[in-house]
Amino acid sequence: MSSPKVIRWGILATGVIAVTFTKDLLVDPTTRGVTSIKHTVVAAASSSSVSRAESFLRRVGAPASARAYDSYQDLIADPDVDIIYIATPHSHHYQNAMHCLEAGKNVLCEKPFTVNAEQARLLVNMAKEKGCFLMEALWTRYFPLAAYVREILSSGRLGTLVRVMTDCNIATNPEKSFKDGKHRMVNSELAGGALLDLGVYSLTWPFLALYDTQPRETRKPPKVLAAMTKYPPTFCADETTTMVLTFPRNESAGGDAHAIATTSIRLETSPASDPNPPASVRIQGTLGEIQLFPCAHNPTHSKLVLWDGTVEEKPWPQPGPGKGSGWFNGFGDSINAEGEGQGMFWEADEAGFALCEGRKEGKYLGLEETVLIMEVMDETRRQGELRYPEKIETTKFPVQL
Ligand SMILES: NC(=O)C1=CN([C@@H]2O[C@H](COP(=O)(O)OP(=O)(O)OC[C@H]3O[C@@H](n4cnc5c(N)ncnc54)[C@H](OP(=O)(O)O)[C@@H]3O)[C@@H](O)[C@H]2O)C=CC1
Ligand SMILES: O=C1OC[C@@H](O)[C@H](O)[C@H]1O
Repeated sequence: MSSPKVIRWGILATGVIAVTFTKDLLVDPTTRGVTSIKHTVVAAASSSSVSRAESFLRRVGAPASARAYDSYQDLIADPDVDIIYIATPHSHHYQNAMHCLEAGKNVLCEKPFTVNAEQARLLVNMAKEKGCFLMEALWTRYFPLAAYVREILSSGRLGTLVRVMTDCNIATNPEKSFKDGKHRMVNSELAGGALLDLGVYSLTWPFLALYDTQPRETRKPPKVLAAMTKYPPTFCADETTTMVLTFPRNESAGGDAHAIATTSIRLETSPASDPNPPASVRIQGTLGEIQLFPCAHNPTHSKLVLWDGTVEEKPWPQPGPGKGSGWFNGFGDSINAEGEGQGMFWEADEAGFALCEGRKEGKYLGLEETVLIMEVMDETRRQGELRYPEKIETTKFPVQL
């Protein structure tokens, strides 16, 4: 057996998700059956200080040789970095990713990919021009559970797909949790709001079910009807957004299919006190449906319910070395024992496989679809009259943010 190819990562920004992602990255891939690649962290950069980058590297357990930078540009210039993971707020993705691509670096960029579709298109063009790999870090697409859902859809067991309903929320009291309005969830300067942060997951499942299953040559973008309520203290970010999508399909494929995609920073999808929490995702066909629990961004339980009486429930625990008892979802399934990771390694593996195979985009969320989902969010914001400050909507590059 040949030795695994080592993927050398650079981590751009050191906030909350950078820590989770990088810890997951460093979980031994053989614990999830991956033997062809290994991940290592060769450097991290913090725009705040070198000591922040140093403590980040210690905290995530990076090799002692990993370099700490106090500038993103220095990280981008590091010749030992194969791929850069971008973990800045939404507002910064376009500028950060463009800097990386211009320098010929491969990129895995956190969701949402950019602030708007035009920025996304320009990144895709630059990646093509430079021959770089580029992928939106929509981790959910790479879960084994997502592979199972794709399998159920292609098996035909649900019959003709008719409708998808998805709901993705974080239950907060925003006035309390985000009191000063500076938090990235509500700050318009950082492209905050429910839609870009969480709505992107609500759109994930309709696209996976109703777009990816159609022939590439003939599939068409959905029509969008949107309603949006703004976060009251500032009215500069959306608090609750609802999208009704119509996916055009030929009569022979069952005619148009519908999706209702909802998101809110105030509401809860599965109230902890509810003994029978509702599904956050329902993919419905003429012969039955598949339901996912508890949340659309990180579902850990599936239920297939067919009209013939079949009910198949499955837990989707996060794998790994396994220590401690970790968290449990509402069904009593262990979803994350301490040290097992949070499921962010599957997207990292996909990026690693792509680098080995010479692919330039992710397998289960290609760049054309990433851009299209940004277009749907643009249209939703247009109907909801939500525009962010010009300096973060702009396609000008470089712009100092
Ligand atoms: N996949 C998932 O499950 C999740 C994804 N995310 C996504 O990850 C990204 C980052 O989110 P998260 O880690 O929660 O955010 P944080 O605010 O915790 O971290 C963002 C980091 O970006 C850097 N940064 C650079 N400029 C700014 C600025 N002007 N304001 C704030 N931070 C800045 C900072 O790092 P430094 O000082 O080191 O430069 C900061 O620590 C977002 O795109 C978000 O949607 C977030 C949570 C979960
Ligand atoms: O991507 C995300 O998923 C988990 C949420 O809690 C977080 O707010 C969001 O950014």
